Amino acid sequence: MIRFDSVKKLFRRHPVLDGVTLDIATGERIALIGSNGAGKTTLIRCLLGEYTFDGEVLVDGESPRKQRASVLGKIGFVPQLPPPLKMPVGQLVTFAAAVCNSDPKRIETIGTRLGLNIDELRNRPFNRLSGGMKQKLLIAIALGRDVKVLVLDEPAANLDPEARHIFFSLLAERIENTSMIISSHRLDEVAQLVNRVIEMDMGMVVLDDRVADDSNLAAMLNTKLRLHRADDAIARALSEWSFTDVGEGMEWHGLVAGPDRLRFLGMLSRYVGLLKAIDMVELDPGVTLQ
Ligand SMILES: Nc1ncnc2c1ncn2[C@@H]1O[C@H](COP(=O)(O)OP(=O)(O)OP(=O)(O)O)[C@@H](O)[C@H]1O
Repeated sequence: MIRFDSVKKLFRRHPVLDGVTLDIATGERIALIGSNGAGKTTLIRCLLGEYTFDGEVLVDGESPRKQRASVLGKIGFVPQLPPPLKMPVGQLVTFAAAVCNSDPKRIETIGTRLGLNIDELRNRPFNRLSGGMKQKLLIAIALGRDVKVLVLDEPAANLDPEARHIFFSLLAERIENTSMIISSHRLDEVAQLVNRVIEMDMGMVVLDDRVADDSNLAAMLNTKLRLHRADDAIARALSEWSFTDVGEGMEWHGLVAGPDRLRFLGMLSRYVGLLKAIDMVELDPGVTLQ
């Protein structure tokens, strides 16, 4: 589906991509990880045809430089930094749908699922939205059409846990017939979304591993915590995860999205001395708690 063959990119004579060769098949979900400056965004920009480079990139047999419109028609892209657009939200949705040959309603439906009130935002300039709202809208635009490749650059960084769960479910709906490249600094943010991990360092691929992917992206974990004592800081953190206090600040219940379990445990590790018991049980598909 996607082929990078000996891709080299120099900036001011300095190699930023130093001979990257990769084949990515349909159905593969890649975590593209690496420290700041490793070359992840540059690789993505080459895939999108934004840069010239040495070597070859092909998407479904087509070159992003020579057949740019056709290649971009196959790729849904959520950038790391939202573009500084002043266009009102309603106009942006209509414009994006027209460019991508999609239906604005489809984009709006996904935006609504992610928690955006599109009608309320319709006349608001895009650059006046909060970081999370911008990200939700960019995700809705990328997912609001049929694509063969999804490229997501730190896509869930600004989303609250509820929106993250919906985002994971939206990805789960696309799993069969899409290749995904999800770029992140942190493997624990994306580990459970993917079945292959590619790590870059100094413009080179330094690790390329298949990983088990039996975790269901749409799974939910019924989670119960008991604490030694009530504490304001952990109470605030758990409230951000929409947990309910069922025992005077010492017992908390809530739901954690399956792919977010490491992130949740990472948050809990800050309060490890307060924890008396943790119980996390994956709900059977289709089961919802009242
Ligand atoms: N337009 C540019 N002009 C000059 N140098 C650039 C340009 N874009 C990126 N670089 C340099 O290329 C290197 C790789 O940058 P890139 O943005 O691809 O890394 P990254 O892995 O995406 O990092 P991050 O995780 O910080 O986003 C860095 O040293 C960066 O300074």
